[in-house]
Amino acid sequence: MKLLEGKVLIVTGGSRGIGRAIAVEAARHGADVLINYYRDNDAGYGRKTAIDEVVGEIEALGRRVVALEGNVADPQTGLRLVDAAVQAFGKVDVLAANAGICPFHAFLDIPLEDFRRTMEVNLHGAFYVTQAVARQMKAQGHGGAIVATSSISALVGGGQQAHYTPTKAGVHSLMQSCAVALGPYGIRCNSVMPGTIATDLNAEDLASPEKLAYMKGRVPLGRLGEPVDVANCVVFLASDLARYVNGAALLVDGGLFVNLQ
Ligand SMILES: NC(=O)C1=CN([C@@H]2O[C@H](COP(=O)(O)OP(=O)(O)OC[C@H]3O[C@@H](n4cnc5c(N)ncnc54)[C@H](OP(=O)(O)O)[C@@H]3O)[C@@H](O)[C@H]2O)C=CC1
Ligand SMILES: C[C@H](O)[C@@H]1OC(=O)[C@H](O)[C@@H]1O
Repeated sequence: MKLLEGKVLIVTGGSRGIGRAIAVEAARHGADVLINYYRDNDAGYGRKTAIDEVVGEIEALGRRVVALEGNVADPQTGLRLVDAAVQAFGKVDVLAANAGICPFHAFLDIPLEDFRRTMEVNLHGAFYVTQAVARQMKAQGHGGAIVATSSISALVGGGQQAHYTPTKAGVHSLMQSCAVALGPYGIRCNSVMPGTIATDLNAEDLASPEKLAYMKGRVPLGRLGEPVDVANCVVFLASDLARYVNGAALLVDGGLFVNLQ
């Protein structure tokens, strides 16, 4: 069953990791997709970049796709994403506010610049893009769905993440308030809270076999998450199957959060 047939989805941070999986799974479920990314890497002469690859994958699924570079921490980026989606596809039905960074640092050593940048990309960026898309959805007059990528880190701490976990709690709170503010327009706002998902974001942190084994051991299902595990839940929350779900936060963590002992 295709859950997003005829829908138009914007995803931020869609060139890699969880955002990429959201873009591909949404397309598999029938959506046309506008993908935001920031600084894609040049893979070298004759080789495709990450954004080229995901665009190709979506085209192969028979869906329309547009890629737009932009820093979500810039308030103009949200406006540009909406304009581009409307120009290409005529409307916006779904936003996956996903872009995020997590430069690991011990609390006592966090450089001020990394603290500011993490706040600006993860929290301010989610705010700007959500507001721009919500204005467009309200003007369209037929509702919509916004799903933000929060984290299990909204609920628990991390010794190397004191500049990061507050942004994820903020994104969770942003979706709760938006659910209240936008519900009257038929715009549902929810978040997913991934546990530890193997992506570039934590590749360095999990490079040590001991840390990797420890993190896997903390998960009752016995493995780290894959980006598609999160993307499937975003598709569900964006779809009409979740038409009465508003202001919710869905843990996607293999049971990590509830595992005290
Ligand atoms: N991996 C995990 O275990 C977890 C991740 N999360 C959250 O999931 C989200 C995605 O993370 P993940 O897929 O792991 O990370 P990745 O590093 O794999 O991907 C991050 C994506 O965000 C984009 N991006 C980075 N900075 C910006 C910016 N300023 N503006 C626009 N796009 C930007 C990147 O673009 P480019 O490639 O061009 O740099 C890339 O597409 C984040 O919000 C993260 O906090 C939550 C819980 C767990
Ligand atoms: C990047 C981390 O491994 C990841 O990010 C999160 O939000 C999770 O809580 C993990 O700590």
